[in-house]
Amino acid sequence: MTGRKFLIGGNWKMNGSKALVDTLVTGLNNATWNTDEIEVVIAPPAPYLDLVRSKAKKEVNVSAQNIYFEKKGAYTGENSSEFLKDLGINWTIIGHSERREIFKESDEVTAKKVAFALAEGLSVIACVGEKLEEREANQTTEVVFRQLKAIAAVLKPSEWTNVVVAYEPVWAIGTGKVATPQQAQDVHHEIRTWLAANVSAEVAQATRILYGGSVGAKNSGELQKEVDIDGFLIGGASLTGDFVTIINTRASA
Ligand SMILES: O=C(CO)COP(=O)(O)O
Repeated sequence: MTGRKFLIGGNWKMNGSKALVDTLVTGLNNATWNTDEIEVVIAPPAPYLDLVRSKAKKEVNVSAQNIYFEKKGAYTGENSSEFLKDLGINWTIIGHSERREIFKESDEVTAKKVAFALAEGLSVIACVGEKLEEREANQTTEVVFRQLKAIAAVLKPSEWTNVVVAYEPVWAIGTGKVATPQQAQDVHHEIRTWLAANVSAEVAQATRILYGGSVGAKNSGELQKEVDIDGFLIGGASLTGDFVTIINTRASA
């Protein structure tokens, strides 16, 4: 037993509709799991956050997919921690590879957002992960450590309590190419070792490290057996009945 509560996260990305909210939330509301052992967090698109929060039972945590590092003002198109708190939402994803790649968010901007979200009282799923060419050049840990270092540089050790790290190798996202349990475990172990050396042994032991990248009902059972895999961040499969199947697979493990 690791003592870390398994976290199953669903990142809907830019997908959804009122009808899909109804289907997915109804599915989750009808599912049951032991909240001492499993934490469920879903991240719908910002315009649906309020609807999801109002429909979902309290055992379902709701998360934003991103926020800005200012509370309000002339930042057209951005989302604020204040909006989230107003809606009763206390999680956000930060630094997803799609933010880093498509929207050119640097390690420093990502770190600033993580620190801001924590200061605002939100819990954060902070994403890290290497691209295919970086893995092929044996730079996986170098890249992941660089991303972690930027975050650790702006956090007090005590703030890690509200941080969950998601390791999402970019080559496995949306590609159907899932990392093998061993590949994922190896990087998760490296991340935990890095946290022990650079933050503290306590933080390394307590911090949950999620795997993300083509997780589905067919592979979650094998991945969850790995000792350093403390949950999943699920994209495509979180938009289907697979998400509840993954929760059930964990609940019956
Ligand atoms: O990016 C992801 C979750 O944040 C993973 O997406 P897929 O599960 O669709 O590969």
